[in-house]
This record gives sequence, C-alpha cells and structure tokens, in this order.
Amino acid sequence: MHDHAEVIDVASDALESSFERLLSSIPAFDEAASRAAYARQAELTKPAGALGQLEDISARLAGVFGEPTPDPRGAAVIVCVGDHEVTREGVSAYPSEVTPAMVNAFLSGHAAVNAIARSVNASVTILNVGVATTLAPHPSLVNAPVRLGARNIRVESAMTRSETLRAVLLGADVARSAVEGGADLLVAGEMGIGNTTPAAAVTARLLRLSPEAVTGRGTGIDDERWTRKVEVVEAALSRGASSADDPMEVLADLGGFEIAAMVGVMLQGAACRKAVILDGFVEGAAALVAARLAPNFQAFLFAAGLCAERGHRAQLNALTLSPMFDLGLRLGEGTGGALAVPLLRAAAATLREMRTFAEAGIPR
Ligand SMILES: O=C(O)c1ccc[n+]([C@@H]2O[C@H](COP(=O)([O-])O)[C@@H](O)[C@H]2O)c1
Ligand SMILES: Cc1cc2nc[nH]c2cc1C
Repeated sequence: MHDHAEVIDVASDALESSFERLLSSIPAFDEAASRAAYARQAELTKPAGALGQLEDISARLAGVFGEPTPDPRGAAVIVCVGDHEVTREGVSAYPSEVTPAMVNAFLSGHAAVNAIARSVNASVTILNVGVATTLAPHPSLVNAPVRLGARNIRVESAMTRSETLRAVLLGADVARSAVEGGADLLVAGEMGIGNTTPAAAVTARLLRLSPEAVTGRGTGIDDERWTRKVEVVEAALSRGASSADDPMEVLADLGGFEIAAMVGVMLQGAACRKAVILDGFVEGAAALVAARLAPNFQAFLFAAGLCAERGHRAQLNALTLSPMFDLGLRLGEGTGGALAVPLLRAAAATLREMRTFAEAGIPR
C-alpha cells in the first residue's frame, strides 16, 4: 500500500489536477476485442445464443480488458466507510455506532462480505474516509478519514469540494493498490448507517426523479420513518445548492465520504482497464456520478444483482445495465458485487476454454 494519508495534506490545486488526470486516463472500450468475442461465441459448441447473458458479459469483458479471450482472476472488494450527520434526523433503523462496530466485524473477518468474499476467493479491504470513531490499525484497513462524518444534508452541503476530491482520490489510490496486488475484478462496497438517505438525494437530483421514487427502507425503517426520510431528502434537494448538470457538485452537496471514495474506486478501476462491479443502491449513486464525470467509464461497469432498495432499478436503467440476479439483497458491504465475481470469471472461461464446432468436429 502507498502512504494514503499523503493525499489528505496536498493543496487544492494539486487535488484538482490529480482528479483531472484520473478522469482523462480512462481508456475507450475496445470494440474490436468485443466484436471478436461475440464472433467466437457464435462458433462455440452450443445452440446460438444459448449462454444467454453470459455471452454478452464475456464480450463486454473482452472490450474492457482489450483482448478477445480475457482471463480475469484476482478479485478485490473495497468497502468504503463513513458516518452521516443526517442520522440525527431519524432516517435509519440503526444508530451510527453500528458503523465502527461493523468495521471491526469486517476486520475480524466475520461479516457477510467476508464470508461471501472468501467463498469466491476475493480479498476485502476497508477504506475509512469518514468514520467519527477512532479505529485501531489493521493490515486490511486504510484509515484516512477526511472528516469525521458527512454534514447533515437536510441543512447544509455534505462535503466541501476539496473534501470530496480527497475522498475520491483516496478511493482511487486504494483501487490502484488492489490492481497492483493482482485484482482484475473490482467491487466497490460500502457501510455507513444513514447512507441510503444521501444515496437517494444524489439519485433524485441526477436522474431528476422525485424523492418518493428513490427513497427506500434502507436498514428496514417503518412507515413513519420513511415519511420523515422522504421529507429530509426533499429538504436536501430544495436547498438548491447543486446543479444536476455538475456531478461533482451533486456529490459534494448531497453525498458522503464513502460515496465519494467509491466514485474514485470505480474511476480508477476503469482507468486500469479492469472490470468494475456494482453492488447495491448506495454504490449505484456513486456509479451515476462516475458515469456523468467520464463518458468512457460506463462500459467498464457490470451490475451484480438487483437490490431490493427502491430506486435501484432506475439507477440501472439510467446506466443501461441489466442485473445478473435478483436475490432480494439489501445489505451493501459489496456482498452482491462479490457474488457476481464467479459469474464474470465463468463468462470469460467460456470464451477461453470452450471449443468451436470446427475444432470439436461437431456438425451443425
Ligand atoms: O446498497 C444497498 O442497496 C443498501 C440497501 C439498504 C441498506 N444498505 C446498508 O445499510 C446502511 C444504510 O441504511 P440506512 O437505513 O442506515 O440508510 C448502510 O450501511 C448500507 O450498507 C445498503
Ligand atoms: C448490522 C448492520 C450491518 C450492515 N452492513 C451494511 N450495512 C449494515 C447495517 C447494519 C445495521
């Protein structure tokens, strides 16, 4: 790992230029490799189209990696964590203290994401960009809080531009380390009590949807809290501080530190020509921001499952992505993203390991 804390101390203009470099470093999707993969799928020993979505996934992977028969192996889940002062408004079913407690659970290896990531041979790294409690050092923890919690979006902007840039660049830095460590498949995950509220606000603004259309039950709130949560999202949007046409402004105004860090993870993954796997609704908000920031980004993004949180379908539609499964997950942490890892590996394996009709001598 690099010295991540370094990012925090550099001046604003240096942050701006690092960010510009990140955006401009995202390559174009390799259409020729993708076409070659589709052509190979058409020759493989199966009825035409019989591998369904796996065929499209394999061709998309070819375009991402820039080779007709890609071999994605290493997988890394980067769980970005942060607190939210908007929890004071009673928008979650759980208290903020759960966030640092869950970080300790991630570090001890016993949370859902650890169990699922282990089962698919993916690493788990925790990036703390905004938890308000001191966290003990751990080899799997990158501890670089930009601020101790995102501000209460009902009344003020969550982050300043320079705080937002720092969080994005920290995410990018950790993603670069993961790629240097061998990751071909990057899952952006998150944990942060209260964060489905900023995710709803970001989604509503960017997609120009009503708060009701994108505000869900998060950790499982009742009707009364849901009505309050919609009011909070409405109030955050009516402060009028951000323009839907400026994704960084929307992120700073309505988002949070872990959402910003996921934007960085995703952009850097694409910049390294790696597949970026989208987990749930909170990641979806980050992906909308990343897609608006860099036109080339979207082609590097794969949707894992459809998440049960209201508004996730609208995010996927806006990103023109089809979910690979629908298991009713609404956890976050990168759990759904990790579950997609074997599907991506399997899709690529069909291209590499199956024979064509001609090679196998099978008539058609
Ligand atoms: O990403 C999702 O789809 C998702 C849906 C519902 C809940 N979550 C997780 O639950 C927490 C946010 O829920 P809430 O109710 O506190 O806003 C946060 O830690 C997320 O990881 C995540
Ligand atoms: C226990 C718990 C674990 C989580 N993991 C992601 N979000 C979460 C929210 C809660 C409440």
